[in-house]
Formats: sequence, structure tokens, C-alpha cells
Amino acid sequence: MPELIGVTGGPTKPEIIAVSLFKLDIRDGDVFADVGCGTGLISIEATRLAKNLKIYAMDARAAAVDAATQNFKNFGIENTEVILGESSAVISNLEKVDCAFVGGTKNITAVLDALIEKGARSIIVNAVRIETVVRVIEHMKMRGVFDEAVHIIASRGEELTGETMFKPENPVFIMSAKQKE
Ligand SMILES: C[S@@+](CC[C@H](N)C(=O)[O-])C[C@H]1O[C@@H](n2cnc3c(N)ncnc32)[C@H](O)[C@@H]1O
Repeated sequence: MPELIGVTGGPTKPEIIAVSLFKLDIRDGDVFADVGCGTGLISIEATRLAKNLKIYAMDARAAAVDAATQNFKNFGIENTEVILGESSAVISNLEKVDCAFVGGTKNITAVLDALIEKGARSIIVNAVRIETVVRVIEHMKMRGVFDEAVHIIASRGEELTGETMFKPENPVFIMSAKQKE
């Protein structure tokens, strides 16, 4: 396995990716939007769950776009477009989106609106700030697409004097929206 190039804020922890992608229900041939893609690891893992994806990975930071571009190349991930920009604007320019993972929550209501307008049947949002969580749940409910919210707390085993202690990871909220196909 190649080594993943990191960026500030990424990669998302594997336990959070596992739950998020399970809930996303990604399918063969989907158009997938990785919103606030950071390293691009979410897209890389998504390609292990579904074939023939068309991936649009986007981030407002040039460093993230560079890292994701290089990571896709190193991991042999094809059919990807990595786009620098504000996600709500980037999504508005896409023809359609089947499902989306939102890992960056700036302008989140505009991002959700853009994904809903493009017909996304499944949207997963990760958030760590309670104000964002409330904003996301309220907006999803207002748009009639709210599915569920879960709060994940994981601890990772670490060696301590030859034995194992567990250190807590940051808690993450996972919000899910579903739209009729
Ligand atoms: C927590 S990091 C994502 C980590 C990523 N899932 C990974 O595994 O590497 C959040 C990213 O979202 C980006 N971001 C936040 N809001 C955004 C927006 N509205 N449009 C584009 N990028 C955004 C940030 O620049 C940052 O790189």
C-alpha cells in the first residue's frame, strides 16, 4: 500500500469512515461527491465498496487539492476530478450527484441545498462542532430529507509499559439525509 499524503484536518479516522460509508449506501456506477475531500481518503475507500464510480473531490484549500490529486495517482484511483473551490459553487456546476460525503462544513446549508438540487439520494455529513450539528439537522428537516444522526466515540489502544491503555479519539457526529430516487 502506498503511504497516504496527509493534510491539516485529515485523514478522517478509519472507524468514522467505516460507519459513514456504510450509511452512505454507495452503489456501482454512482456519481460520488467528496465534499471537503482533504486527503481524498474517503474517495479511495469508497472505490473499495462500489465499482465504476465517477468521483468529484473538492476542497477550498489548494494544499488539500494537491494532496488528494497525488493520493489518487499513488493509489491508482481512476475516473476522478479534483476541483479547487467552494463546494456549493462546485456542486452547482455538476450535472448530477447520486451520493455525497461532506467532511468540510463551511457554508453547510448552501452545500446541502446544492446536493439536494442535484438529486443526491444519500448525503452523509461529519461534524465535530455542536452548532454545526444543530444547523445540519435543522436544515435537513426543513428540506424534508433528514434520516438520522449518530454520535461516535471511539478509543484507540496504545502501548503503555508493555500493556495496553485506551486513549479517546475526538467524538464525531454523523448526520444522514435520504432523498427519493
Ligand atoms: C476535516 S477535513 C476533511 C478530511 C477528509 N475527509 C480526509 O479524509 O482527508 C475538512 C476539509 O473540508 C474543506 N472544506 C470545508 N468547508 C468547505 C467548503 N464549503 N468547500 C470546500 N471545501 C471545504 C477544508 O478545507 C478541509 O480540507
